[in-house]
Amino acid sequence: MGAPATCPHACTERTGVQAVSADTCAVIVAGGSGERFGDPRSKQFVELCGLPLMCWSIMAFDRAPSVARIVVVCAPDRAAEVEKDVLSRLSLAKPVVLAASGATRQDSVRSGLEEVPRDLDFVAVHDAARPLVETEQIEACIAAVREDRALAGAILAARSIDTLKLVEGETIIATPDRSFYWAAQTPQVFRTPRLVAAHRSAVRDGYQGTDDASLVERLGGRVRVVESTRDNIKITLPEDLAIAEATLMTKVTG
Ligand SMILES: Nc1ccn([C@@H]2O[C@H](COP(=O)(O)OP(=O)(O)OP(=O)(O)O)[C@@H](O)[C@H]2O)c(=O)n1
Ligand SMILES: C[C@](O)(CO)[C@H](O)COP(=O)(O)O
Repeated sequence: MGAPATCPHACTERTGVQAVSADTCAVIVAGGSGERFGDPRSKQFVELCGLPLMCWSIMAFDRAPSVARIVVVCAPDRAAEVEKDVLSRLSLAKPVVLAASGATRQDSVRSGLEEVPRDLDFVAVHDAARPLVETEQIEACIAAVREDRALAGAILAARSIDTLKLVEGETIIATPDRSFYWAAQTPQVFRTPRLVAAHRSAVRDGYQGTDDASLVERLGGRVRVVESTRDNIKITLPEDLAIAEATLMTKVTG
């Protein structure tokens, strides 16, 4: 076990965020098996700049003034490893609790929601596999929902920069106007009761979505995008790790 680590690239002064109430519970999902990444340790445990990958997103949420509590969702048989190799290596200011992951990402989020105190107004769901999220981006998503009562949620998303093709087999069917298309990222922040209701309804209807916003959208909830950069990548394939490492080093060294 190494020395306690604090984040080398951000601090409260640098985030420049105003004093806000700590009204948000983070749910960081780290229960996947990382099939596409292909490492037997699971990608959230591989080292990124000297720390297990999932440490970076936990630290970003820990620094966020709006976050009161962090729920880390992981496989039950890896809980001891999370305690020893992740949590005990970080000097965290916020309480952290563990929840058991499920068979799908959606199941894992639903399990994490059981640990969310209902007196916290907002839930911020985040992929442990997105280590480069910035505290400012987390705060921007929470503020977007907090400041607009008409919103059920807000998610980080990046504008499509490529020309998009709708393809059937190998045949192009259409070239849609890319200005309407954004790539969804996390965090995805919601009013707590809206996300809890959306997950309950998804179970009832047998609906599986690839993100949380889709569950809220299908109930008619208004969810907005908060523009992100492409830096906030999800580590999916082995080559993504080198990209994340280079991006993180650039942030640290300026
Ligand atoms: N049953 C699951 C599946 C995924 N996740 C988490 O959801 C995030 C996004 O999922 P993805 O990148 O697809 O991760 P994996 O499912 O691990 O990857 P793969 O699809 O390649 O197996 C990751 O932080 C992952 O750990 C989870 O908590 N529980
Ligand atoms: C939630 C998410 O990160 C949004 O981009 C994503 O959907 C996670 O899973 P994926 O199936 O690997 O896209």
